[in-house]
Amino acid sequence: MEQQREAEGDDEEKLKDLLEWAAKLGVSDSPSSNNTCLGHSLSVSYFPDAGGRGLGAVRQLRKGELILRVPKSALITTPILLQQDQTLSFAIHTRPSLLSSTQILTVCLLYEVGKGNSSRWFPYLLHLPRTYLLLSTFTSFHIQALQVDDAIWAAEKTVSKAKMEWVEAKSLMQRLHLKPQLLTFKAWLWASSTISSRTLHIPWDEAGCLCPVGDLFNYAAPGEEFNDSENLETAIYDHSVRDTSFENESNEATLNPQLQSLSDGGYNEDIASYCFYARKTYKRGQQVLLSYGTYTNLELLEHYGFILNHNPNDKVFIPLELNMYSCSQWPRESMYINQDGKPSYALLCALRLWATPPSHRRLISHLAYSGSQLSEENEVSIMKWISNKCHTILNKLPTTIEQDSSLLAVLDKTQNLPDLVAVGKVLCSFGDEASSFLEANNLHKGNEGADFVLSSKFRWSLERWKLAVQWRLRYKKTLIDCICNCKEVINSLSCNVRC
Ligand SMILES: C[S@@+](CC[C@H](N)C(=O)[O-])C[C@H]1O[C@@H](n2cnc3c(N)ncnc32)[C@H](O)[C@@H]1O
Repeated sequence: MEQQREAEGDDEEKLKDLLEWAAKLGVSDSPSSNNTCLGHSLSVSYFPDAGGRGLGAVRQLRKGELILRVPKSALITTPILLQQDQTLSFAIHTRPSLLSSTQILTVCLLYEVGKGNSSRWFPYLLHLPRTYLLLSTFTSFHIQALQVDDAIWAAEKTVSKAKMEWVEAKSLMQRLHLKPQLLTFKAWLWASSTISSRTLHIPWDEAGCLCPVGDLFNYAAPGEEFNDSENLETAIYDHSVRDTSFENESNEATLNPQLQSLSDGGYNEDIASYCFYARKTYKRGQQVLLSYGTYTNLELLEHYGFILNHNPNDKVFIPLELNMYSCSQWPRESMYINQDGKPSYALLCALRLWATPPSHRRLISHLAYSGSQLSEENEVSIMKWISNKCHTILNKLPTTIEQDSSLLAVLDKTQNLPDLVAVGKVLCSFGDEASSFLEANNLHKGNEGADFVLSSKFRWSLERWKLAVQWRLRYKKTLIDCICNCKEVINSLSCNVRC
């Protein structure tokens, strides 16, 4: 407890240092420069249900309003790091390698970290997370816990890609005489996860930039801002709002010049700053969220280390037969089931055509492509096909939704347990998967008492397991919802026939 209080005090101190340092560099949430970084529009708060530490509105924010500006000089980008360090610049420029721009930024970040408190970005580097939960940090136990072949394959690919990129970059890091602990794969995973989960897009480097304070915004999927009626109304209103340039420092809120595209952040060449805009109207105290892009849950896990229970961009791909792909023009990636269980437009069209005798397909293809049902019989047959497919997939998976839900409840419970013995006891009573977890973490029977303290490594391992279970549970729920949807369509069509 005492230790926890000390750690929290430490974090507060680090945050205070970060904000003071950022203010000196001109990072500001206010149109008039008042030598403070936050407080006019935003403040750092903790949001347990949406990303943990994040930025909240300290007053009502209007949609399109400029809420944070981070000058170019505060950003960490490869060109900026090369410009300020001749050794780094020399090493990278004199021996051009085949490293990607992301690998080069990863090396540059580790090199900057190696400078310790003489780094210009020291207060920023200090506040970065120590550990990440991205797919690349998953062990084989966590990967198998995903259960679904496609996800396991994607995770294995991610882990081996990270390892390969580290091996490729090693000689450059050695030439730069990085300290031994910064040359390890663990350090590489930390730096590459920092870059994957925190960089923002810039037009001049594919690797993007690290943006102090701007990287405290948590994520909401694009499109989510219209989920409440107030914001739907303001969206309609705002399309008629006059653009105001950033240089206008009147009391009137500065509006996003790209309002029409509803973008919530981007580099603005005219004022050499990264600018963030409210993408909807926020009430005081609400968390202000940023859209990093459009991602499925597996992609969110890969690039950011979390998933969303309500993700309008999530997709479940079911295996189709080869002639299902070939009887329509739709690309494979457009044929999936949405998170709400509804088949995508392309999947429906393709299946409707596939269920039509080949000799009739040409004649009715225009109807299929316009999204129309072709006949009741055709529709019922494809709904039955989809539903059977979902059943088959679910039956092949080693655990059910109910088992996953109970496991998640148990994993939540472990968070409050005081020591390894207690955690071991709760988990041991929970079957094979729990035993494999304990074994993978060297806590198999007879070894529970070896070390009573819950190491942070063990806690993070539990978190990764929890994420894998959350991911597969969400996947299974989508398949179950799809079966229900299919049943509804079949019932309503049969009712039409009977009536
Ligand atoms: C750019 S950082 C945002 C700030 C971060 N919360 C922090 O404390 O530094 C992105 C990371 O925040 C977390 N995150 C962002 N949005 C989230 C959300 N909606 N749900 C859960 N975690 C989220 C993830 O760990 C992600 O990798």
